[in-house]
Amino acid sequence: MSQSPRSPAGTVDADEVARFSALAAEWWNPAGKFGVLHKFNPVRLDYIRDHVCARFGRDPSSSRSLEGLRMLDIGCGGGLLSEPLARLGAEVVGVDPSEKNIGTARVHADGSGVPVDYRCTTAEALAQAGETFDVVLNMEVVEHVADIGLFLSECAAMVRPGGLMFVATINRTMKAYALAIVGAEYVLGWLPRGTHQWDKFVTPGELEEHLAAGGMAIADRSGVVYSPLADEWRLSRDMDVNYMLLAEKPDD
Ligand SMILES: C[S@@+](CC[C@H](N)C(=O)[O-])C[C@H]1O[C@@H](n2cnc3c(N)ncnc32)[C@H](O)[C@@H]1O
Ligand SMILES: [Mg+2]
Repeated sequence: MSQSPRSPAGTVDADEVARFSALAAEWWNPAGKFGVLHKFNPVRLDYIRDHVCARFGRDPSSSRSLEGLRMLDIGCGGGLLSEPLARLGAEVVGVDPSEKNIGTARVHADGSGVPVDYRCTTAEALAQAGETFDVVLNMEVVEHVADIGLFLSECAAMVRPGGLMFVATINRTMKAYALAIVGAEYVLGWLPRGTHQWDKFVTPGELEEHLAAGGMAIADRSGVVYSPLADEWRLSRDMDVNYMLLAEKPDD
């Protein structure tokens, strides 16, 4: 049997997934190993909601502002974003290659009474099945995949014409090495050691090239920085470390 020309190896790096699976019980503990993601949640949820509402003509102040929009949260982990987006009315498909993560996500969503369609699968399998979405979220995932070009092209293929893709990741700068690896993993202990490899960080320019290759046009760029006084993350023009890109697929 011939191998798929699209994906002889696929997007999954088994060591990366094993690292997250080992921590699967920690997802919903705000003081645990994923505490930084909990801290990211207010700023990234506002960013996602506001841009999605602007694109699809919704009222961002409505409690069901995302009603009926089909959203893919790829690399959803324990569902820290899937759940609040589903509460706003989105039809969320949460996908992760880790069975353990999906198990944690399902148990939590059931306990909260929030409907999320969690699946243990990959971007390439979903794209192959012809799934499409109004919005695809890639939040803190691209720096953990085996083949970022393949991963983003499979994700872009699932965005409907007129739809959006969000990507949040870490820039490949010396400042990111100092803050996101030495600072966060070794000095402050915010993240387990070995969470990130500097050479898998990606510059905004590289990300934009991958997105453009997938037919996506950049619509917004924003840095995300930590404010120690407020103990919260905020949007910023500084994209040297953490940042988000928003891309849209032109209408047919
Ligand atoms: C840092 S966590 C981010 C979780 C979630 N997106 C959030 O921001 O709260 C990265 C997640 O990506 C998943 N992951 C790793 N490799 C992946 C791949 N090739 N495709 C999809 N998800 C992947 C991991 O299992 C993990 O749950
Ligand atoms: Mg990360």
